[in-house]
Amino acid sequence: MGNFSRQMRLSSAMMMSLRSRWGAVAAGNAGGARSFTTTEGHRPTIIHKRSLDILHDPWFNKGTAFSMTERDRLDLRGLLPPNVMSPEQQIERFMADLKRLELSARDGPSDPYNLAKWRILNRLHDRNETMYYKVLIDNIEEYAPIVYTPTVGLVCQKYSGLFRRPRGMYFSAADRGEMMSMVYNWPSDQVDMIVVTDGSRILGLGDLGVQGIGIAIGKLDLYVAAAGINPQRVLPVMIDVGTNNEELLKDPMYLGLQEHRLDGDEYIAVVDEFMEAVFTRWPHVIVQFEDFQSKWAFKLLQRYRNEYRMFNDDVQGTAGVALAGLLGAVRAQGRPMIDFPKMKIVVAGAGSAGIGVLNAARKTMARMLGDTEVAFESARSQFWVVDANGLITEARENIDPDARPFARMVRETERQGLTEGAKLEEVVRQVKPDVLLGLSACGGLFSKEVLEALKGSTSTRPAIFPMSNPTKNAECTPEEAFSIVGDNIIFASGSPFNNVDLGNGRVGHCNQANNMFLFPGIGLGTLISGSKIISDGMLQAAAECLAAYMTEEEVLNGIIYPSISRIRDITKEVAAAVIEEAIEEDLAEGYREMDARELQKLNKDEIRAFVANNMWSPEYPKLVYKKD
Ligand SMILES: NC(=O)c1ccc[n+]([C@@H]2O[C@H](COP(=O)([O-])OP(=O)(O)OC[C@H]3O[C@@H](n4cnc5c(N)ncnc54)[C@H](O)[C@@H]3O)[C@@H](O)[C@H]2O)c1
Ligand SMILES: O=C(O)C[C@H](O)C(=O)O
Ligand SMILES: [Mg+2]
Repeated sequence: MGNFSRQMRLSSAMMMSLRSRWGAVAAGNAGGARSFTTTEGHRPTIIHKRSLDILHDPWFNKGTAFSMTERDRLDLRGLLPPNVMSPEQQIERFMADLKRLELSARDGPSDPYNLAKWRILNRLHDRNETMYYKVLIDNIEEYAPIVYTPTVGLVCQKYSGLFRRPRGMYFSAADRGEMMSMVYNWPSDQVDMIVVTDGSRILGLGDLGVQGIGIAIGKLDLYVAAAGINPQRVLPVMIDVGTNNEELLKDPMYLGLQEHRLDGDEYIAVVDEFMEAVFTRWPHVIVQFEDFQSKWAFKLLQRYRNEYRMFNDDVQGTAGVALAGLLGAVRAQGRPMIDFPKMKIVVAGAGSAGIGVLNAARKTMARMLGDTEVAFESARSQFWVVDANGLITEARENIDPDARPFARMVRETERQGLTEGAKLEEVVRQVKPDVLLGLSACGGLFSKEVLEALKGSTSTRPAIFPMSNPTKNAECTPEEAFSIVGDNIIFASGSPFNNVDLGNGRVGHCNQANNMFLFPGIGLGTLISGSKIISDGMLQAAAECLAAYMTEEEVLNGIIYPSISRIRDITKEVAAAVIEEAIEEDLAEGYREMDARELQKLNKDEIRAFVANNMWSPEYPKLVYKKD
């Protein structure tokens, strides 16, 4: 990481006239180590409940791990089997049960089998949060694909049947005028993170209406597991404004409003009311918008981003993750960073995710080229965008305004032997791109023909990023990419795939290019910097941090993203980078005992320690009863 980090920062300073944040922060600190807030989990927790109410409360429940003295203190004696177990024994017993499923599955992982795992984990989540998160954190590689992408997609599709105990809050179109009081029905006085969806575009599965709550729950699981956000302070939210999914409208089991989606001003009024309500009750909360159809994703982002602590994960988180991957692809070719603006990039998909990536990549190229209007204009020519109607050119009728800046000029397109609406395969054949990136939600789009065409790439190591989710929506599999295009490619997909055996002990590395590597750190960094908004600079700092995280050796081996087993560590780094940038931009107002002035005095290592000390870990606190 050292060399690249330096190279990146130096080149950033030269080419992008980026902030001098490391220097400024370090200079502000003259002292040595500092002590920060008390580590989460070590202070006793005062509760106002006793007896069965505690066992039924997943936030406090420890099940068989309640000690005898605690059982006496909290009137639990006789309500539990007498054998007191250690947290380790509890996990062992639970895992044995979970693994038994695996042993009895003959045909390897399948959808129903993953769904069964989700059910078992969800039941644990319902009865003991601490234990649930310990299982998740300690086995993140194995169970992130269950509680998060891809299985969470299946869970959302089947949510009406799977629903048992409610989790999170639902604000519906029928609640207009009531939200400001409804928000007080949530039991927690402190909420740090909200993930909200309107269910209109869940992964690549379309409009799933109220069932989309599953994605908000899954994202918040990662906030707890990766960023150490306290699970008592997260809130999944569904804004149910109806659905345009005809099947759900007819389904007698459907749990949401069975009417067509609100649109226009009425829709905005509902979201406005929700935002006002949650920020009134929890002024310091951060709201992550998730899986809104592109039509609203950009509009809502523009509407709220300068007023509230919010961001759109699909637009901004994905952009940063893709940007880190694109920079990784330049490095993996053994080329200097300064070559990024020379990359030819074909993007399939011009929705919220695709446009977000295009804007971020173009801006970064422009900065590297001197940050002038001319540079910004010329960077545009590095991108070819193909949507459901083919190549987007200026000849496109009713062009989407968000895609317009990336429409190719007609004359220039003709010179390349391409026309408006040209098929992806043709575009790849003529352009010979360095990168083929998919955010189309169209499974198999990178067909044999498209991948064959990519063999003509002028790059020494073409990069293939089928980023759509869940697995069946991936534009291609790693097997297809490595077998057709060749061993010397860089591969990164949105959902997890196994590495490919290339024979003779060689491995075709399958990276996961998923916004999970950024959103937890963006949220945590924003929370504990106390920044009022989430600026472009903070997002850029997060992306650069991810790009710089991999070592030179890893990158040359085709490993451009960390493995998910390192997600807690990368999240810590990302959060620290976000905080430094917030300080640099004078946005940081501090958190708890650490006020803005104290924060400004911290050096880089102290900021990391500050982050680590504010991360929740799944350990049982001592419970002490106090009468209300
Ligand atoms: N890996 C990640 O971190 C990540 C992040 C965000 C979104 N995604 C995935 O990206 C996908 C798209 O998300 P979105 O919000 O942009 O969706 P969207 O519905 O807003 O956009 C989809 C785009 O794909 C285009 N498209 C459809 N069929 C196509 C085809 N045959 N050829 C080329 N383009 C085609 C559409 O015209 C549209 O422009 C989803 O599958 C989502 O799960 C992945
Ligand atoms: O949810 C994910 O896995 C990534 C992304 O937010 C998506 O919408 O696909
Ligand atoms: Mg999403």
